[in-house]
Amino acid sequence: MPIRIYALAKELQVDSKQLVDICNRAGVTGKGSALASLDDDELVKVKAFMNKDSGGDGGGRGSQSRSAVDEPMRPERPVQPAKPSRIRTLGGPLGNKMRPKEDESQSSYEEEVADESAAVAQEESTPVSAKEAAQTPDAEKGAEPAEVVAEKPAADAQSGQADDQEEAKPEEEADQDAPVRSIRRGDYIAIGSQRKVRTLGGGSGPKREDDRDKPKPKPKKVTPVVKIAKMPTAPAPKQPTQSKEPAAQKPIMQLPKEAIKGAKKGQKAPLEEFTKLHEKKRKSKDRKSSADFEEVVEVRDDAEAPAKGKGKGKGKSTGMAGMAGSRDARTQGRKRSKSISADMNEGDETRGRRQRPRREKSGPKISTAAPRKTDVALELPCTLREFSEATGLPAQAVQRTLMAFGQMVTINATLDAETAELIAAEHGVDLKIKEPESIEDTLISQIEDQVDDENDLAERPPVVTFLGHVDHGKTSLLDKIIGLDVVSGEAGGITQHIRAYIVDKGDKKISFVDTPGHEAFTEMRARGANVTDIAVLIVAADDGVMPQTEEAISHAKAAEVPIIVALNKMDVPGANPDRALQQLSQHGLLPAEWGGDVEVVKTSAITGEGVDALLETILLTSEIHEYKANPSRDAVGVCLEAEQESDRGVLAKLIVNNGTLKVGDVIVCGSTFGRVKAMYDTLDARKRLEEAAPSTPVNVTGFDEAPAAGEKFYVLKDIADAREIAEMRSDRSRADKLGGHTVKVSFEQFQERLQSGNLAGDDAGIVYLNIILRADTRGSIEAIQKELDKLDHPEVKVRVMQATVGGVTVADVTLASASNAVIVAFNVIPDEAARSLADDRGVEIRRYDIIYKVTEDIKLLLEGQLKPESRVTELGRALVQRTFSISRIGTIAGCRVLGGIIERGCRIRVNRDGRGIGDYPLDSLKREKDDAKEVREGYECGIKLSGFNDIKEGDILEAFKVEEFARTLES
Ligand SMILES: Nc1nc2c(ncn2[C@@H]2O[C@H](COP(=O)(O)OP(=O)(O)OP(=O)(O)O)[C@@H](O)[C@H]2O)c(=O)[nH]1
Repeated sequence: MPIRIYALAKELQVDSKQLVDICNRAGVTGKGSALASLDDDELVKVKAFMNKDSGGDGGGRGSQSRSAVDEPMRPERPVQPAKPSRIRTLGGPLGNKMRPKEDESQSSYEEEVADESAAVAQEESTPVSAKEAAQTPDAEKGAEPAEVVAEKPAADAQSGQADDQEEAKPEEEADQDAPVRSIRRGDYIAIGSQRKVRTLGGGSGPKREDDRDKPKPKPKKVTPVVKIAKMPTAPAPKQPTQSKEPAAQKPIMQLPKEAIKGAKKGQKAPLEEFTKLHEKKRKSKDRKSSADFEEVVEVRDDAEAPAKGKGKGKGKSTGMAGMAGSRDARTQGRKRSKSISADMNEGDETRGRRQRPRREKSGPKISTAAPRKTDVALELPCTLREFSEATGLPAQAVQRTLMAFGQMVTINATLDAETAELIAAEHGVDLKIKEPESIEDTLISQIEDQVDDENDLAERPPVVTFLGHVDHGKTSLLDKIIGLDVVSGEAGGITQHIRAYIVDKGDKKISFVDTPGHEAFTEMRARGANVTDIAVLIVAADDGVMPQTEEAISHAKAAEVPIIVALNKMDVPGANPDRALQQLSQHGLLPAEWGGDVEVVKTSAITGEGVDALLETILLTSEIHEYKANPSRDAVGVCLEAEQESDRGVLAKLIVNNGTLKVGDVIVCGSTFGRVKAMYDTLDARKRLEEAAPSTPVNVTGFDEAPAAGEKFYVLKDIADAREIAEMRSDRSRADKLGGHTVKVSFEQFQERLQSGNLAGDDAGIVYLNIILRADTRGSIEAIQKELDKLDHPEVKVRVMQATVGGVTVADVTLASASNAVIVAFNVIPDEAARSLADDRGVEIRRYDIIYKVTEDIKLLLEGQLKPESRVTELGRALVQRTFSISRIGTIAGCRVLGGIIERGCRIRVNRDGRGIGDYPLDSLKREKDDAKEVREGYECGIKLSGFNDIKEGDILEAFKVEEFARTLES
């Protein structure tokens, strides 16, 4: 009975792709995919090859995996009479020589094992076999075979093919090789004692020799002991601030002694005088900025000055005065500190100032505030105090900066983004403004980050999307699968652009999403909603691969989902499947029957031929990929489409990605929200459902407004949260619209991000520059691709996601937007819709008319040398409605401005039938008979080009100007 390769692979526990490879090597050809079947003869052949392969004929990849499963035992060897003692010794536990001693450390035991291994390696190259070990009488020794056998596959897996080959050799050969192959320690160490293996496995033979030379160094074990021992003897912790107390404080400590002396001599301390003096000073300073705080200290110093002036006798003559001054100054300073601290919450700073007044005063302004940061992320709005704390800038410094800009602000004043950035720039702080964490961030990211327990996961139906060229039979084929009655039932119902159904196939289900085109398919990806698991590419056998088929291939490939080809219309007399297969392979889809990995099913939507085979292939592909979901969690999914119905309100077609959606659930979807009022089957518009499991499409009522197609939906606990998130998103999208658009991906931005390391590479660290190439002819595409192939960079690669003939379309822009790609338009122009979408989405359409310029730009980009020397600014477009030929003047084009503006002095690109035919300077621009400086959208004008008279009606004239940018100095 025939068996599928993937099923056999499962049975043999090898990878399907590996088995495909084995089949080819076994001479069973034409098995390019895991879905291919093997008949009995082929199965025998493959198995025989595998047995032979793993039996020691040199081994291959197949044998590697197989040996790990089926042949854990290495060839058994008879026990050599002279060697058992060695083996017993290595086995360890019961050997006389290796009987464990209590005073031996683990490492010394391991070293000995290693030494023994090395010693035995001189005499014997063959590892201990299960049989050998089993012959030992001791019960404990009986554990050895298990250890050795268990160790082998792991060792094999690591050592790879070479080891396989080596170990698969017959004994004699192995014996011959004995002197050059040492016994691996892993062969003698039980699998449970991995730690030992790792300890010993650090080096090769010679290294072990070295280890043996050094008997018991154990330096590492000593180190921590020393560290621990030192701790108690460490000097008693001393507050650095205390040790740096300024000299002024010393008298405080000595005060009692001097004071007592002075008092004994009958001196009176003029404390009141000093108190008054400082009170006066303090009041006047209170009105000044805190920078003047130092004066408090000065006053204190001044108070001490007279005493100092009198030399040594400071304490003797005016000791009490000096002391009183110091005390007063300190008291005032402390009070002042407290008040500033209360105002500014800058405790550290004020403390620092008080303690080191002279350094502050004499040297350059050194801030003693919290450590200054150069890279700060700050959430706005924030107060000046919060700004100061976040950046480490003293609040006074911030205030001074603002003062310089004419703003007097208090510490509790709120800073806006602009002001914060201004201050940060002034102080050399790189400020990043963080958006405050919203309820959306908290709730939605919590849902997004939720990881399902493996035990909760259950198989789910695959979601399949049909893609292909117009009229190749997508709708008909889906109709055939579902049943015509459904389609006819739908005709009288809701007009649906996206159809989504879940159908039964035996005991399995398949979910189909029929999008109006690949553009809608990619649109969902662009919104981060990947609903499709498998793409079915419909290609009419009579037409073969057409332009939209090419696009569909690019879109499916970009989505990185498995592709199945349905070669449809096989019933049509002109069907030429071979030609279609040939074309498909040219586009990178090599059919399985030609040795590739793409399943091609021949179908007819009219006769029903191949429909079952197609469903079976879908299910098998799904089985291989094991699509799973957790039906017991709250639902998340995507809105496929929505519309307003007169009787039911908003009806949204949703597809559940994960979890189960139930009636009564609170949902938020984009900027809309609601509670699921009712759910309806998509096949039967009036059939109510209570819940929708993973992969199920369902029509839902209960939204306040129609959500946009492609928006993700989430189930929340609280309707108030849902409302808040929806409103927040709505406000944001409004602000985005008003705020204009920024280019998402452009060559220059790519280069910038590349240089700043902001682009994530693949596993190998390679970053890709995605390009969508549109050109006037197939020849141009080939020439450009040939040139691009020559560009070789170790870390950055150019990936041409799509290369097709024709103007830039909306689908290209959608694909570019979803895949962060730049569109290269060679001698073609974008249509109006594409142009406007590109503006909306921030997609760069880079236009060229010279091949070498395309490759030169990309080359410079890869080398990080692309410089914007000149930039093309698009001004407007005009349609040529009529032409007038005037002798001695030339051709005048009577035009209507379709968009933007045509202005004097610009250049004009002439496009005919979607292709550029050249660009020329504008010679004259007239409104009626007068010269015009500019002509705006909707107006008519006369245009005369310099050096070009072959203008024709229907031509599109694009006005643009080239702005030159000065090169930087280093260029
Ligand atoms: N003979 C024959 N005709 C078919 C087959 N499949 C589709 N057709 C016909 O081809 C035409 C187009 O089929 P559709 O199913 O509308 O093709 P489509 O790809 O869905 O087209 P769009 O939705 O416009 O993209 C219809 O007249 C179908 O009857 C087939 O297998 N054999």
